[in-house]
Amino acid sequence: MRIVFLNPQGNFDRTDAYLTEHPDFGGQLVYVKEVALALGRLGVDVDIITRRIRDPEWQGFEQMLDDFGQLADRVRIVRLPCGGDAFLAKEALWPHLPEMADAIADFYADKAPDFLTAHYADGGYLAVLLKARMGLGFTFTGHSLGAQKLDKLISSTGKSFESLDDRYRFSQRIDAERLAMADADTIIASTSDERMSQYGHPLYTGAIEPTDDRRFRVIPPGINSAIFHADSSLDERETLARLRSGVRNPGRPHVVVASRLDPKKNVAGVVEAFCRSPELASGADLALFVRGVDDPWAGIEALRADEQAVLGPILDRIRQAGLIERVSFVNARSQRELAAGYRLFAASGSVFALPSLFEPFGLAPIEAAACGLAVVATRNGGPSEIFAGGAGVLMDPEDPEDMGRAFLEGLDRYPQLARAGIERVLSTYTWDKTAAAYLEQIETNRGIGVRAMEGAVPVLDASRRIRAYLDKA
Ligand SMILES: O=c1ccn([C@@H]2O[C@H](COP(=O)(O)OP(=O)(O)O[C@H]3O[C@H](CO)[C@@H](O)[C@H](O)[C@H]3O)[C@@H](O)[C@H]2O)c(=O)[nH]1
Ligand SMILES: O=P(O)(O)OC[C@H]1O[C@](O)(CO)[C@@H](O)[C@@H]1O
Repeated sequence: MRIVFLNPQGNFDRTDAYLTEHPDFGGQLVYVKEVALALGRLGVDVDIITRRIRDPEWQGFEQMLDDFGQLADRVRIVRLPCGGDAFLAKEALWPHLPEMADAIADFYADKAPDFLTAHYADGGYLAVLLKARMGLGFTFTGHSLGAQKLDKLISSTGKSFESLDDRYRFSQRIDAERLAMADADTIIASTSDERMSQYGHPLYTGAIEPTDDRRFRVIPPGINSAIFHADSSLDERETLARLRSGVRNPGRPHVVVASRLDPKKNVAGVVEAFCRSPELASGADLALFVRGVDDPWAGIEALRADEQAVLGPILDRIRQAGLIERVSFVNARSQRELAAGYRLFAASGSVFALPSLFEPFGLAPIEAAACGLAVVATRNGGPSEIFAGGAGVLMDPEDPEDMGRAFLEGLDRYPQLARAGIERVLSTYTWDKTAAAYLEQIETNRGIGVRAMEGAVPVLDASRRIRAYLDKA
C-alpha cells in the first residue's frame, strides 16, 4: 500500500535543517515526518509531498526525489512545483495549490497511490482537488484551525478583520478548512477537546458536525523517545558545556520556555508573570530557548524581523524590571540539543511553561515532560486534556497573576508533577501508536469506499461568512 502525506508548505530533509527556524516549520513538520517514518516501519510505502524550493536562502530542497536515509527506505520525500522557486510563507500558497494538484496528478499518472492524508488547511484543499480529479480518499488533520487563531488575534491585538485577513488570509484558509472537513473520509483530531471545541466553532457550522462519530477519529500524536527521555547519562559533554555556558545560575530551578517567537505562543506572558512576582523571581530563574542567537543582549539582528518584534519588547521588560541577571537565554540548534537542555534544567527541579494563548495540541510540553520537567501549560486547547488529572498545572495565559501562581505551584510540587508527567507521556504518546491508528483508519476507509464529493470545488472565499460571524459576536 502507498499512502501520500500532503504537506505543501515545504521543508523535509535528512538533517531537519530548518526546523523551527521559520514560522512555518514547527510541530506539524515533526508530526508528518514521525508518522510517515512510523508507517514505513509498519511496512507501508509513504510519499511526503511538499513544495520544491530553489532559493539560496533555503538550500537543500531542490531535488524532486529525496529520502530520510537508510533507516527509512519506504519513505520518500517528493518535492513538486508550487508557485515558483523562492521560499514562500504558507499564507502565500493559496493561488498556487491548483498548480501543485496538477503536478501531483502527473507524478502519479502511471500508478495512483492508495490513500491520501492531508495536513493543515492547505494540504486539505489539495486533497479536495485531488479527490475530485483522481477519486482518492483522504484523512484531514488540521493541526491548527483558522477560526481559533482569528478569535485570539482579534481579542489580543484589537486589529480589524480586514487587516488580519490581509496578513493571514483567513478568507482562503477558513474556506479551505470547511471544504476539507466536509469532503474528508475521516477527520483526525489529536484530542477529544480539539474535536469538540475546535471543529465545533461557529465558522465551521454546516461543514462538519463535531458530534458525528462517523466523521472523526481521535489519534494522539507522540514523542520521539530516542531523543526525548530522562536519561542524561548519554548527553555529550561538549553539548552540555555549550548549553550550560548560557545559563547564569545553573543550580537554581528555572521556569523554562521553548516556543517559536510567534505572538500566539505568548512568551511575553511568562516574562510579564516573572517580572511581576517577587516571590517567583526569588525562588526561580527564567530560561528562554531562543534559536539562532547566543546572547540576545549583544544584539538580535540575526533573527528575522517578526522574531525581533516579539523579542525586543521582552528584553525591554526584563531590563526595566532589573532582572537581567535572573534570565538565561539558550540557543538549542536541534531537537537533540533541546532535549539535553530540558534534562539539564530537570536536574534542578525546573518547570516547563507553555503559555500559548491557544494551543491546538502541543508537542513541546509532552517532549519536555518526557525529559523530566514539570509542566505548567495554558488551559486553552489540548493541554487541558493531555495534562488532565494532575499530570501538569493549568493556567490562564492572559492573566499574569494566575501564571505566577501556577509556576509557584509547579516548582513547589516538582517531584510529584515530574513523575506524573513522565508516566502520562510514556503511557499515551508514541508515534508507533499514532501510525498504527492511522493505518487502521485508512484500511477501514478503503474497505468502505470513498465518500462522494458533493458539487464542484468553489473558489476560496469565506470573507462574507467571517464578517457575519464577527458582526454577531
Ligand atoms: O528549538 C526548538 C523548539 C522546538 N522544536 C520542535 O518544534 C516542535 C513544536 O511543536 P508544537 O509544540 O506542537 O507547536 P507548533 O509548532 O505550533 O505545532 C502545531 O502542530 C502541532 C502538531 O499537530 C500541534 O501540536 C500544535 O498545537 C500546533 O500549533 C516540537 O516538536 C519541538 O521539539 C525544535 O525542534 N527546536
Ligand atoms: O498559526 P497557525 O497558522 O494556526 O499555524 C500553526 C501551524 O503552523 C506551523 O507551525 C507551520 O505551518 C505548523 O506546524 C502548524 O500546524
